[in-house]
Amino acid sequence: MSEQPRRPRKPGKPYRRPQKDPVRFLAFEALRAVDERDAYANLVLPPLLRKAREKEGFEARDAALATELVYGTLRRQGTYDAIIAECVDRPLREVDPPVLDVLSLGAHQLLGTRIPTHAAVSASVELARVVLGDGRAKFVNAVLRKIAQDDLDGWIAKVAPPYDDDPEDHLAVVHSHPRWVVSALWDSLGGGRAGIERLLEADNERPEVTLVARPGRATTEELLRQESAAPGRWSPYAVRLAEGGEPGAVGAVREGRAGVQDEGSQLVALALANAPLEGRDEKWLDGCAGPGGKAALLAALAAERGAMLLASEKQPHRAGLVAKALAGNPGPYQVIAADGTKPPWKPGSFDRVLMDVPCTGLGALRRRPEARWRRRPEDLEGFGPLQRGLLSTALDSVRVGGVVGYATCSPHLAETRAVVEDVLKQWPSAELVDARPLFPGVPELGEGPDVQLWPHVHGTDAMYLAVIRRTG
Ligand SMILES: C[S@@+](CC[C@H](N)C(=O)[O-])C[C@H]1O[C@@H](n2cnc3c(N)ncnc32)[C@H](O)[C@@H]1O
Repeated sequence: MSEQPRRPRKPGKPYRRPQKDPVRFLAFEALRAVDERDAYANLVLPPLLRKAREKEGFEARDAALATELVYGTLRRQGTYDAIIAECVDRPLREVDPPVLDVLSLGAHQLLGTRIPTHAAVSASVELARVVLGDGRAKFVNAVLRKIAQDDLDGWIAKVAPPYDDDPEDHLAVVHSHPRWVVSALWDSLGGGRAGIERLLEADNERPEVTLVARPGRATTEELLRQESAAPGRWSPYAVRLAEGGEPGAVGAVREGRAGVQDEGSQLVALALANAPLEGRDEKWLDGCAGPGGKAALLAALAAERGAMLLASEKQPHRAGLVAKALAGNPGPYQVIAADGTKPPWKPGSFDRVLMDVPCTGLGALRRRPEARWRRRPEDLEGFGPLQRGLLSTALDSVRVGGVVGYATCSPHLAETRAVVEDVLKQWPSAELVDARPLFPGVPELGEGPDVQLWPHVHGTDAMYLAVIRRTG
């Protein structure tokens, strides 16, 4: 009897070591740091990218992709969470955070970039094999294949509640903002659906890098010699860098004669500097100066007028940053570390005072992709008394006839108008000045007397400024 040939054994797939893709791996590391250590993406990324450039030969396009993956994933986290929740069989809070990070990174590649589907899935599964192990990589594969069955619009139609049922919840999912933030922004912006949608969309865009040519120290002409630099929209000192523009490559920035500063911040400092004043104009105060962006512009403007700036900041290490930002200023200035609610200076000492108070930062969500998820409505309760205290100090510190600028990088009404109204009730000898003429050429400034800038209208952070004159 001839031996039956044995059925050939089905060859098992040979084990293949997972391949580490340095771009995805770096993006994952950054997301873990943001998640685990409450790190800020804009602080975590640069050193990781530097290391990757030196050790892994990262090129500019690798760095651009890694940055896009981290920022995009963080910005769109609310939308992606809603989609991932549809594709897993348990509540999201029961999915391990590192697994969720890999899934979110994969979802962003599938739904928020032009990376082809097969590449997005295979790169994410490979990343999962490296950082989570083969077992959990299978789970990642299964979830991402479900996500890949539709595009972003299709998913949003499935997971967002209809606008007519719950407008704020709908916008929260579609534009990836916490519901309370949608609500607060809408209260401040007013108007109908179109405006708030444009604002939320603008929050999800990558902001341009804007430079400031510090007057008397650098000129916009000098900065405009940079490749693909364009003049600012509103500030005479602003120059915008096209995407990929590296401020560190600009000599004037390295030398501190120019800096990186959103145009909204420049406009606020300029408005305070140009607010009409009768009589003496010699002593200026920036009472919340760290890290020193506005102080550097104010100090340069003060120097042009023969005035001096006192830049005060509570946190000593931030006061150090202010000192660095002001170094080389052509006119007199002083930097001190002091609590603005217990000022060491005498009342009525200053002609102009800026109080750019600590706030929720809801006006700068474009720059801090993780901030919207970290902030809580309760934070407002913490900031409220401090903001009122600092504005009171500002009014106490300015001489009769002098001007105070109360600024926030949040448009939340509890941090803007409510603070100003409350404090002015205690200060009958102070009056609001119409701030709008102090923003020459800037359109759509509302009904005044205060000014609220908006990313979708002005292309700036949502800076707020109220200008107040001490009358007695
Ligand atoms: C919005 S930031 C100011 C930004 C700054 N004006 C700029 O343009 O670079 C608010 C600053 O106020 C500081 N701060 C917080 N509490 C303070 C206090 N009680 N007195 C003075 N400064 C304080 C914070 O440390 C922070 O640096």
